[in-house]
Amino acid sequence: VNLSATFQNHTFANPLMNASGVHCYTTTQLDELLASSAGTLVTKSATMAYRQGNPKPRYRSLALGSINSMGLPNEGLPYYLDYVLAKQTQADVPTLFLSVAGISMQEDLDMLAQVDQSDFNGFTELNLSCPNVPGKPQVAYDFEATEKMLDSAFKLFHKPLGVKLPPYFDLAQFDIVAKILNQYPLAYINTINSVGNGLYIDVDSETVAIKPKGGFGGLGGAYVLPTALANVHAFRQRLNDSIAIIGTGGVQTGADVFAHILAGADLVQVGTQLAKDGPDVFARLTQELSDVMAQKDYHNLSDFKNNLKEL
Ligand SMILES: O=C(O)c1[nH]c(=O)[nH]c(=O)c1Cl
Repeated sequence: VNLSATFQNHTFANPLMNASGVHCYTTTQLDELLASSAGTLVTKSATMAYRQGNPKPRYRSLALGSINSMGLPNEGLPYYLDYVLAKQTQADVPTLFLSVAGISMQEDLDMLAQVDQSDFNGFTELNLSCPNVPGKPQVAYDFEATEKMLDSAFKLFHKPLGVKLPPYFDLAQFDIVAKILNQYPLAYINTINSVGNGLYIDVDSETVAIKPKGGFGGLGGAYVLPTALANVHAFRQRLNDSIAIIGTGGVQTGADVFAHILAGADLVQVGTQLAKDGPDVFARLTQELSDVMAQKDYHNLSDFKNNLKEL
């Protein structure tokens, strides 16, 4: 069984990587991802400067997934840009992903300009879907703002660019958003981000689970797998073939990775399960994916990618 994944003319040993925001805040964590069986990595979404983020507890692992309202804590763009620039010169390091999430459109543009002027040779991910900055609605739920953002971004950014999208829940919205995205030379979309503003309640203590926003936070894990698969498949059916898809959301097993690829994903990210199990999760998931493929007599990802059958 061959797990190698091609993605916009780059090849990875396998289709698995972390989701931004999980195990990717520090160079120590990022190095642990590189040392793991993951095919590549993405850095925590950066703002221009260091950001403390929301008060703790701001992440909780739950039986069926996770809830978070981190509030974009990060070391600042220079920290992550330095990391990927240093790593990309080393042999045996795969093409890397750098995530940016400005608090404003201007901050996004300033960061994209800085990356564009650098020697970074990997993929830049513009996060349009952070649900946890109080007072800042998700850009990607505002279709006009999304169009304006992408217009401005592609005027100044000349390297491969992807966007991180929130989940959509309405077929008409898939049509509208895909129509907007197809206007741009995007390298990829990454779908989904956490399902925004869920509320976990602990009945014994009669309290919420996290401190920020009265307990409201983005959901991940098993809770969101069907939503993630729907968004991957809906966009695969609507986007130009030139736009690749990273599938994110709800991956716990190799079968879940298989399902994301069957739905049309070219790469697959792991968040909540990585937070629970640590980087060893990638050794398990690659083995399980390989086992599922072998049982079905598939030898390459292309044997079943985007091959979901209807009834
Ligand atoms: O609160 C966060 O930092 C956060 N949390 C998420 O679940 N998705 C995001 O894109 C971000 Cl930026």
